[in-house]
Amino acid sequence: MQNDITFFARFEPDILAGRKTITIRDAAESHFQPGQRLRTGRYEDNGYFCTLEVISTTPVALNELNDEHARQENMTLAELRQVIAEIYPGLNELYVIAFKRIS
Ligand SMILES: CC(=O)Nc1ccn([C@@H]2O[C@H](CO)[C@@H](O)[C@H]2O)c(=O)n1
Repeated sequence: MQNDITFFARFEPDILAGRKTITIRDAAESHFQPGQRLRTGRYEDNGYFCTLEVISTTPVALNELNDEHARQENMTLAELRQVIAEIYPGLNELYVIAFKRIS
């Protein structure tokens, strides 16, 4: 079965352990609705690794990212800004998807 969302494999351990509880995406992935259950896989091999339930999807501008977002990503704010600059270069309009792991 197809996954609904994928993460880079390096984040799998943090998601499974509940250390990473948000992801920050572009408009193409801003359609997730609260309560929606997402089959979640690895970007690299599409392997399923858990099911997440969406808590909220909230627009955020790049310059509004703060230490609370970083904490929810299990990173420092500098690390988070670096990761986003690599994945979404030049993009200012982002979306915070908060989730909990349900299986
Ligand atoms: C195809 C594609 O865009 N995949 C992505 C995009 C983002 N992310 C992670 O979300 C957070 C904020 O961006 C960081 O932890 C990112 O590494 C991810 O794992 N996989």
